[in-house]
Amino acid sequence: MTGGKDEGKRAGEGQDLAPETLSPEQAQAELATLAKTLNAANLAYHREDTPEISDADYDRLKRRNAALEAQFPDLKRADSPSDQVGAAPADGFGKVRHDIRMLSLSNAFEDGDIAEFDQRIRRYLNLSDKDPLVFTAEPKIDGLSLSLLYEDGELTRAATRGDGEVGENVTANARMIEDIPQRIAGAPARMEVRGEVYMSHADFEALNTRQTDAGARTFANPRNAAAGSLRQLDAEVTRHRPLRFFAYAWGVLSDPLAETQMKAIERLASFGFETNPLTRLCDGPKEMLAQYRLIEERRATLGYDIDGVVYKVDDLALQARLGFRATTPRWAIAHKFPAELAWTWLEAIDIQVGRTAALSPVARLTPVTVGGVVVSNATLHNEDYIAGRDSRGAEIRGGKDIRVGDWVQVYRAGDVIPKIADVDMSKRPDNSVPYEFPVTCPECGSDAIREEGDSVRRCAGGLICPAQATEKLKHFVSRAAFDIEGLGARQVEFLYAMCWISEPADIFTLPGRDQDGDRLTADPAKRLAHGLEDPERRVDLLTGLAEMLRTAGVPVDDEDPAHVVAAIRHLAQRPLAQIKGWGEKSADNLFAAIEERRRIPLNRVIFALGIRHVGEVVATDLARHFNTWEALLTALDAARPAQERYLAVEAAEAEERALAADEGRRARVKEARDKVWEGAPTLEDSARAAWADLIDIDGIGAKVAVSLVAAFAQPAERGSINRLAEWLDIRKIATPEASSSPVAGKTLVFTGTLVKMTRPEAKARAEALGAKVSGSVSAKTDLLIAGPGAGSKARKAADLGVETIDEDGWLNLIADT
Ligand SMILES: NC(=O)c1ccc[n+]([C@@H]2O[C@H](COP(=O)([O-])OP(=O)(O)OC[C@H]3O[C@@H](n4cnc5c(N)ncnc54)[C@H](O)[C@@H]3O)[C@@H](O)[C@H]2O)c1
Ligand SMILES: [Zn+2]
Repeated sequence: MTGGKDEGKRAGEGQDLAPETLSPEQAQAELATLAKTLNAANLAYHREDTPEISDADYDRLKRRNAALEAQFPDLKRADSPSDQVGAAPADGFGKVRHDIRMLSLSNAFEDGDIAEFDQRIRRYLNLSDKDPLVFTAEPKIDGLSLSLLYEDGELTRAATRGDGEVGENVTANARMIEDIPQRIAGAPARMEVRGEVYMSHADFEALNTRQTDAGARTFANPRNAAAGSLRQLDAEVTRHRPLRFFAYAWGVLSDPLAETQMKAIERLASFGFETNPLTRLCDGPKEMLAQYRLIEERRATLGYDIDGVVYKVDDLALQARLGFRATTPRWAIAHKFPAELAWTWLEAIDIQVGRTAALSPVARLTPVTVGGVVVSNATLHNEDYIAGRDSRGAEIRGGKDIRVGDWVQVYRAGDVIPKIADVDMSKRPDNSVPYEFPVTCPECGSDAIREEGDSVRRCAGGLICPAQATEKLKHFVSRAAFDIEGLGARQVEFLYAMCWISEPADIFTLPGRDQDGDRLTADPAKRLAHGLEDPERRVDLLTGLAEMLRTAGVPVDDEDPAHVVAAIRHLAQRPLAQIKGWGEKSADNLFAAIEERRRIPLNRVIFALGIRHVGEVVATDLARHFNTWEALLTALDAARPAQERYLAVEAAEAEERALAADEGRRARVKEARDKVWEGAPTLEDSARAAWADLIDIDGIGAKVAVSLVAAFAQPAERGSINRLAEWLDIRKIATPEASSSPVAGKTLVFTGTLVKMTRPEAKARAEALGAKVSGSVSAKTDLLIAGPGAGSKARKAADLGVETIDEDGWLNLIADT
């Protein structure tokens, strides 16, 4: 960590000395150090969204600070961390002064603290132990708080907490969040709703993958990702970050919402806000702790991070009497979960190869329990991360590198893949050596190349790399791509091992499909050949294939390549229905499911190809722009010379930057670059135009275009794409403007079970007709399509007066379009 951390540690370790044994001079010095450390941590956490110390360390130091201040009230500093909430707004944002301050919460860490909280309140209110005192208990969402001002039902302003007094104006950004209603009915004329913006685990992982692919910074945890995504100067960035919002509090109100906390929350829900379903009323500490246990149990499966449980006095009249301390309300407390940290040995670093050919290092750990879950793996991101640097080249973990044999601190946030938070250098073995990141692919032996400006190293093996090929195939059949029922990751691995499929087109020629369909798509011997050159690789390859065969019920001797190859060949001659684990019925179903997907919208095809930087959104943008497969191919081919030119200029410019110091060489490079642009052969106007057209598409820039053109230009890949296209009937997706459907421009929500089409299909259909499909019902919802088993969403829609129809009604509605 940074210097701040080390000072923090020293200050923290001063805990050995009880406050009352310190001299005032010692206390003063420690308070100064604590103020410095905590203020720096606050800035890093709240302003930069990149914490430099763990939350547990932060909380510990803050408690230490409070303990010293209690012992030496005279020494309390003017800039005491105890009096501060968050951090002042960052430059660049407009500032918003909160009419009612946005505060922090005091913390409880032990069960006993809860009874004490109850007692404290009773004393303050002069209540006896017999008087009823009801609390709400709800999850403490680990995101960042947001204030939303509604005037006459219109969202007019959104602001972050900032330092509690002045926050950042993020109105444009908040408008991009689906959970936040733009307009509400039946609310007080002036109403400030407060709550938490957060990111789900799934969205967080997907975002980090996208960031890694794009060579951009990744986020340490969902909270930082949410904060970093909301606090964007360009709201367009926020639009592409899937943020969510729970409402749980309020500020300014022209009329009260209700008489109790719980009823007020219900009112917020009735306006169309998401409120947390785990909110309960508790009759005293015993029930509060029971709810704490329950929420703690649910924690791992919620799909988003929570870091504790918040208890609030339910009666709002009592809340008003209790009021506030400097930075916290007296009527609420946050009961924090124990830190999800643990120390263990790092036994090995394995490299996994993914669809985009990235080599991802994974730490294999001596299993250890972290926050109730046994952890044996942790992600290591890339070679810089292992070396102690982040994606911008700045030091992380104080520049400590990670080595095999290290004693490491594992950090886990909810469900999210664990990370290495720290390395104990004192336990590092004397003979330890820095980890050497492989420069060849461990799966296929090809060179692993790290390109200028890329944080990851990628296998250059392309389709000969079994890891890349299977990952590409898995992506191809995934939900948002071809979504073939009965063909998941496991089946793909098996079919690949059988050499039945090595590229997407093979899926349409599986043996047993037709009378004559016993085609063997790839010769196992050929696949082995590459690996066989390398004796070490060969063993791995054979073991892998033999393992697959054993799963299929065919025992083989993995010492003997000829035997493995022969066994695969033999098995592959049989139709799928005769292979163990498939059977007539499931093979038939699979074939039917495959057949059904031959007719497919263009955006899915583009997405399914698994091209770097081309996710669902980009694929849809492309499909809308080009309309047909043929138009897309023509455009990409036409743009190819311009793309090559663009890359050449980029390379020359990079070199120029690298040589910035050396005048003479720079001039030569500049000359070379000018030649690239001006020298013969000149670019055809058509190429220039095609390239310009491509990078002008909303949401597509040069980076996406480079990768897209390259994917279609590379002969092997293009061959594979063409073979696939032969099998498909690729459909246009309707442009929303052109759609005359009654659902065009409407916001729809699907709930319950659909019988006649799957949810993803219904969604695609609706979107093709120009509708927007949302996951939750709010005041913005125009139409709810509710199948059997519809629950809270249907009730909410009824409350809000949202029109609701069933699946048949939906099919009728879209029948003519
Ligand atoms: N690692 C670091 O360097 C660092 C630095 C500063 C702060 N922190 C972390 O942040 C915490 C302090 O930050 P804080 O001032 O935001 O306090 P807090 O997170 O402990 O509690 C207050 C916040 O809880 C949130 N909250 C979530 N669910 C809520 C609910 N249901 N009801 C009410 N509020 C809810 C609100 O945003 C509120 O502002 C520390 O405990 C620490 O873990 C860490
Ligand atoms: Zn490879």
